[in-house]
Amino acid sequence: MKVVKFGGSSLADASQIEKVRSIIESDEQRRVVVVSAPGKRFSGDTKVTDLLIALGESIQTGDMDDAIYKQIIDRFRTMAEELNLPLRVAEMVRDKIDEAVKLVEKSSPHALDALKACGEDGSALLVSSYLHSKGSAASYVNPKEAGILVRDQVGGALVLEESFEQLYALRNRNEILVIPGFFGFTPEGQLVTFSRGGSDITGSIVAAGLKADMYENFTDVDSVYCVNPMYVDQPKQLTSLTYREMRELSYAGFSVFHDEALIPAFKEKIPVCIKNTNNPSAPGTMIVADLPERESHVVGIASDEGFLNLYVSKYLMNREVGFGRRLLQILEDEGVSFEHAPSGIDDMSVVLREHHLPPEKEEVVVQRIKEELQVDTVMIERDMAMIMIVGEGMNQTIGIASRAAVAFREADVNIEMINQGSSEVSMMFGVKSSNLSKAVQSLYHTFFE
Ligand SMILES: Nc1ncnc2c1ncn2[C@@H]1O[C@H](COP(=O)(O)OP(=O)(O)O)[C@@H](O)[C@H]1O
Ligand SMILES: N[C@@H](CC(=O)OP(=O)(O)O)C(=O)O
Repeated sequence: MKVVKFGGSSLADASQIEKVRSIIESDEQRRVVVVSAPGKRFSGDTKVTDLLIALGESIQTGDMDDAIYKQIIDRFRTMAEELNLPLRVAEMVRDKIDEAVKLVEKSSPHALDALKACGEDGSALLVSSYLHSKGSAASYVNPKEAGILVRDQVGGALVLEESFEQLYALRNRNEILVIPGFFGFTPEGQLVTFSRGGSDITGSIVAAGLKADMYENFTDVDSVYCVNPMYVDQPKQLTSLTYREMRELSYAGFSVFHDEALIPAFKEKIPVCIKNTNNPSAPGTMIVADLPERESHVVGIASDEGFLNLYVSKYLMNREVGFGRRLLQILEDEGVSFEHAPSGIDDMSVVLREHHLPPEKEEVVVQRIKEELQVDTVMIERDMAMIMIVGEGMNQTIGIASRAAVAFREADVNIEMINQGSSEVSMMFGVKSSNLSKAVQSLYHTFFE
């Protein structure tokens, strides 16, 4: 049995949903389907999830944006009409949106999550009704009914272990099950969404719970490429990757698959295949537990912008027991999470996502570091980008860092920071955002051309 997840680009309009139907019906193993909210139909378009968030925020500021509300309702209505579905399907989607809007108006806790979830919920209603209208036995299954239980963390749910046993019971249902992705329920019945892009996580949880033979993740590219196609035209396609490699690459910027989505599939050793809805006969990329040794030791170069470096120096820092802990404690007290913390003898850098340290928090953090840690320097560098090179064989290969360093030199890019990942399958470089594109291109040239 296969669990199949379709991303927003695969559900953007009625013609995409027709492709989804054909993919599901072409393989009788594809029995459980997880869907995202309708995504972008063209570049410059807005994803339904983003529209729902904007709608929710407008209600919270006391002035509901009617134009956005209409845009959302129209998108679902148009799709339902073009798929020739009975009128009640679009009405059902609208009723659920209206219900969530009321919750936001009443400022109920988790109301924004309930509204965000309407995108996936609407897609699942459309897809299940469409399959049904074309003669397939198919049903909509709400995550509550499926047993997707999560820990309460608004906009960042974490799956609870007991979900997996409950999900297994779905194996007994002899029809195609369509489950909305992106959200689950707390044991008390509260709807909570995963982080953005979280339908990938739902797919993996469902695949693990059902002990599926494969988790297929359908998107809009033929495979995972060794570098984000935004930086390199037609980069090399990856036919296979290990879970560890894909997790590192996703975490560091391969937005094609959510970095948290690998763990459930990995625990059950379920192979994950990334495939293209617009070209389903392409083999895609397989993600598996182990692979025989490969010729190339670097398999991918991931990158992301929007970081800052919090740099702290203090003479004889290395002699001060607990310095690092106290620095990180200040961040923890202020609710700021960090990504990396490379350190030297007398200095330490903490790399953060810029949005985790807005200016008002920055002031408090810097002040506390000065006063409580009595440092010589505390400095914040913004507009940083991180580049990660990844590959299982890297730790036994001499010369990877030196080849990378040459690539940076050839691109005339200064390396602001280097960190060898503790997992030893990755190496991270910090550069100024303005240098990101040329640095990635030079690394691609060095390792893949
Ligand atoms: N290394 C990569 N390989 C393939 N796609 C990538 C990579 N890095 C970023 N992407 C982007 O990820 C996109 C697919 O992910 P996403 O937009 O989340 O799709 P979906 O709508 O299916 O959820 C691709 O269109 C591509 O632009
Ligand atoms: N719709 C949600 C969840 C998701 O997974 O979407 P997509 O599959 O389009 O990345 C989001 O935009 O965050």
